[in-house]
Amino acid sequence: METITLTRPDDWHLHLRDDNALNAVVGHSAAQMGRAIIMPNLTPPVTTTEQALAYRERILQALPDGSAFEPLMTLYLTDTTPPEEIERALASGVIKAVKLYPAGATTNSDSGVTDLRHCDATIAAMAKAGMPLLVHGEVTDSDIDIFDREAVFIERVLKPLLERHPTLKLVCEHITTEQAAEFVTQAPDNVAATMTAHHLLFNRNQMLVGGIRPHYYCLPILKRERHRQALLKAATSGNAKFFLGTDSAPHAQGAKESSCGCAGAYTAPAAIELYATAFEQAGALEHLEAFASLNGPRFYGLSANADSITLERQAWQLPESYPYGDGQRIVPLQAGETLAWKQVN
Ligand SMILES: NC(=O)N[C@@H](CC(=O)O)C(=O)O
Ligand SMILES: [Zn+2]
Ligand SMILES: [Zn+2]
Repeated sequence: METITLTRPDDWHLHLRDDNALNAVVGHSAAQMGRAIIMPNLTPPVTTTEQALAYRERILQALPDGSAFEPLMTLYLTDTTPPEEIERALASGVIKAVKLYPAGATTNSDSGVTDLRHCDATIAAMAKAGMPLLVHGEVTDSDIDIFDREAVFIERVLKPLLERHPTLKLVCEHITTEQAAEFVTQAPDNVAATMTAHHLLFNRNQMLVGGIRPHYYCLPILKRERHRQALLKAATSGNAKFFLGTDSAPHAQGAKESSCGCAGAYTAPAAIELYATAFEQAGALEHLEAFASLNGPRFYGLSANADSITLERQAWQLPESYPYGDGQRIVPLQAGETLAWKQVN
C-alpha cells in the first residue's frame, strides 16, 4: 500500500463561521490540520482584540474532545481600525494577523476598507510589529471584469502599498492568476501567498461547461487553465513563499444552490487529499510537505507541528453532504466524487 507521511499540515486561510455552523464544520479541519488562521468575516466582523478572543473561546468550545487544534486569530481591518488595536492584538499572543477585505469584494465584506490609504498609520504599526496583513486581492470597480479583478488589484493597490510600507509582511490570500504568482515570486521575502486546493485543481470550465455548478463558485473566481498551470507550477516549485490555505468557506446547501448563490467552496473534509491530488498531477508529491506543513509556519515565525499525518492511496467516495446545523446540509466540493488519497491517521 502506497502511503505519504507528512508533518501535520496547517491551514493558513480558513472560514469556520459561528454557532451551529461552527459546531458542524470545525471537526473536519481539526482532523487534518494542526492550526489554522481563522478568517474574521463574521456578521458583525471580528474587528477588535476582545471580539477575537471571545471568538477563539467559542472555537475551542466547539472542538471535538481531546483535539489539539489551535485557532490562530485575525482582526478584520476597517477604515477606522486604530494603530493601538495592533498593539492590543500583538499583546494577546493569539492574534497572528490582520485581514484586508476591500469593501464589497466578497462574502461579508461590507465593513471592509474603502481606501487603503485610510489605514496607513495602522499598517505602519503592523509593519513595525511584524504583524502580517492578509489580503483578499480584488478590486471592486464595476467597470473591471470579474476575471481581471485580481491582476488589476496588484497594480493599483498592492504595488503602491509595498512602496509605502516596504517591510510589511504581506500574504496574498487565495491567489488565482499567473500575475499574482509572478508578483509574489518577484517580491522580497516579506511577501508570500496562500493557494487553495480548488484553484490548483480546477479551471473555470469545471464551473461552467455542461451546466452551472454552484459549488465551484468562489471568490476570487476560478480562472482559465493557463492560470491554473501557473499556480500549480509555483506551488510545486519548492519556493517557500507559497503555502497551503484552503479558503474552505462553508455555506448551507440552499444558499449555494440558489438563483443568487453565495461564493465559497467547502473543502475542509478532504483538504489534504485534494492538495495531494494536485501535487501528484504535477509529479511533485515530494514538495507537498513543504507547501502544506513547513512554509507557512516559517513565514509566521512559528515552529512546524511536532506530529504527522499519513495518507494512503485508496479510492474512496466523498459524501454527498454533511449536516450543517439547524436541519440544514452542506455540500463539500467534489461531493460524491472518488478521491485517490485518504488520510488514515
Ligand atoms: N472565498 C469565498 O468565495 N468566500 C469566502 C470569503 C473569501 O475568502 O473571500 C466566504 O467567507 O464565504
Ligand atoms: Zn477572500
Ligand atoms: Zn476566504
